[in-house]
Amino acid sequence: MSRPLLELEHISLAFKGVKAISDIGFAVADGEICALIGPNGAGKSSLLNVINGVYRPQEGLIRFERVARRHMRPHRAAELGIARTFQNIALFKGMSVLDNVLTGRNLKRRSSWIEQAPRIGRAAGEDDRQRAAAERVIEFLRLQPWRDAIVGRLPYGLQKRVELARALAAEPRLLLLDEPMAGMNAEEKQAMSRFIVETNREFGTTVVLIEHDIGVVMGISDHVVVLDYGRKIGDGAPDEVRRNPEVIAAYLGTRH
Ligand SMILES: Nc1ncnc2c1ncn2[C@@H]1O[C@H](COP(=O)(O)OP(=O)(O)OP(=O)(O)O)[C@@H](O)[C@H]1O
Repeated sequence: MSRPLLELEHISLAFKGVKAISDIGFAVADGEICALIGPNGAGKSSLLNVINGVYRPQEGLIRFERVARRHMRPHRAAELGIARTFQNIALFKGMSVLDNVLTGRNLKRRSSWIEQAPRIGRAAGEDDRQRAAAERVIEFLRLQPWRDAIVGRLPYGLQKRVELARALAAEPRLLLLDEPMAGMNAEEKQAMSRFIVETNREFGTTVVLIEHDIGVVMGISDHVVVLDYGRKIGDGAPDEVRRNPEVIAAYLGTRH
């Protein structure tokens, strides 16, 4: 494996005594696409929430760019280059596509809030730079026809793409995608898969994604981690994981 960007070591998380994640560890190499799969309630979303600081694990360490931490606040994770999309789209539905993508640039603003408020000095030029960066992301994800459309009025598949655009606008090192293809038809899934792969290739963005469609997972991932009841039961290349008897049993339900 090339240099790891993210390493999880012995992560355990419980909610009021109920274990959601039990002693999970794995490494995500810099530049790879890693899929997190497993049956409903396996702990996948909780693990993403541990990585970007929404949940504080009771045990374990998260090593990002070789710095080990028990926990960091979500804002700090974002500053370090960890961006996230959500299972239930979390966009400003009454705002345009462009304005939503611009919110992803917030951490990239260099002028102070004092300069931004009356739009003086550096802030005016800064606005132009932020807008140009947002426009580049919109173009990259082929969202130009909808740049001024109100997000809440767009079809679901396009809203998912706007959410990806907002995350990319932050120029993340690590992109966490929670079911980016949920609820999509085959054509939309194919388009989203292509955008994820293009992002990874073009910008070298490391991706950790949760996905239920095994065909998609096997097609785009370099590495697959399988969770079941909060435990890790598989970890390796897609082909290797596909042959793992414990994974097969979990998916075919022979143990459930
Ligand atoms: N905030 C919370 N409070 C209490 N229990 C929670 C909380 N979040 C998750 N859980 C529990 O932790 C376990 C793991 O849930 P999680 O959502 O991480 O699973 P998942 O693999 O993402 O499932 P799905 O595929 O259905 O989204 C479940 O038993 C869930 O009920």
